[in-house]
Amino acid sequence: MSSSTAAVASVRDVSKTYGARKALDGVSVEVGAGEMVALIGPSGSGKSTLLRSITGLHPIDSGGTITVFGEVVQQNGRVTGAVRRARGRLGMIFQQFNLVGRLSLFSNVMLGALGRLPSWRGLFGVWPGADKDKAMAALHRVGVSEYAAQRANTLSGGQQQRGAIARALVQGAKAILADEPVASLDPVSARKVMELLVELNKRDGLGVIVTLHQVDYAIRYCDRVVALQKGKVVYDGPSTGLDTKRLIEIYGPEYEDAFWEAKA
Ligand SMILES: Nc1ncnc2c1ncn2[C@@H]1O[C@H](COP(=O)(O)OP(=O)(O)OP(=O)(O)O)[C@@H](O)[C@H]1O
Repeated sequence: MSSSTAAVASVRDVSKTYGARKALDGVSVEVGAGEMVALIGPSGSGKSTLLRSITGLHPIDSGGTITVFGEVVQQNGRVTGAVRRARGRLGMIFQQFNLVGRLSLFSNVMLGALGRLPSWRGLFGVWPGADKDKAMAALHRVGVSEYAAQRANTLSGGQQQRGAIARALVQGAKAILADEPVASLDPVSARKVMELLVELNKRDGLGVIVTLHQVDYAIRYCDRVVALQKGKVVYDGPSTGLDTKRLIEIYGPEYEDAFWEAKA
């Protein structure tokens, strides 16, 4: 199977133990190429641990297997050599944007190309023209090209997050793994970032796995939802299937607290 048609991630019987606590407990889930899936669940249910396990940042317990675009990245409690290639194909987006504040937005986006460049070029700001064009095209694509020369720490949260997505595009990511990408944003910026992820998914065919605290955003922007509770998958299906009964099963009786904007 070619990497373009293989599943973004295939997670089979994965557990992750910290001391006496099971952050993930027998999780199996597959996200197909071109799918957009929301990962929801109460605080501490294992959402970030699952994303980080897929990228090989957290070695999982022995017994489970994780493949990314058809290549095994974790097996027998070990992260395999294929993880580097997998990381190149997965663009990671974080709540706190993870841009270098004192560098321009443009330089930050160029860092996405660093994996393919000799390090002295990056250090001295000598970028090949084709990469520069690619970076500007990516900034344009996410709607922040007019801020290219501005230092990242002077940009709004929404602009920084869109810059982080541009960096993932320049990196050549085939899928985006976003860990609470809108948690630090105001609702207007949050909606724009979610709409951008949807557009990259629908128009460019990028797979998207996004953890969200806000159930309303999961329902509005993602066709499929995977819900975790205490490290186990308690729901995997269409977001339209998240009725009140399901939400109480996932979040308990205070489930309305998991809605960001007013519940219709
Ligand atoms: N490095 C670590 N060491 C010890 N325990 C950890 C570590 N990372 C996560 N945990 C524990 O694993 C469980 C799952 O944490 P995780 O961050 O994956 O949850 P989450 O669903 O992403 O939570 P939140 O929505 O609050 O970000 C929690 O009980 C957490 O305390």
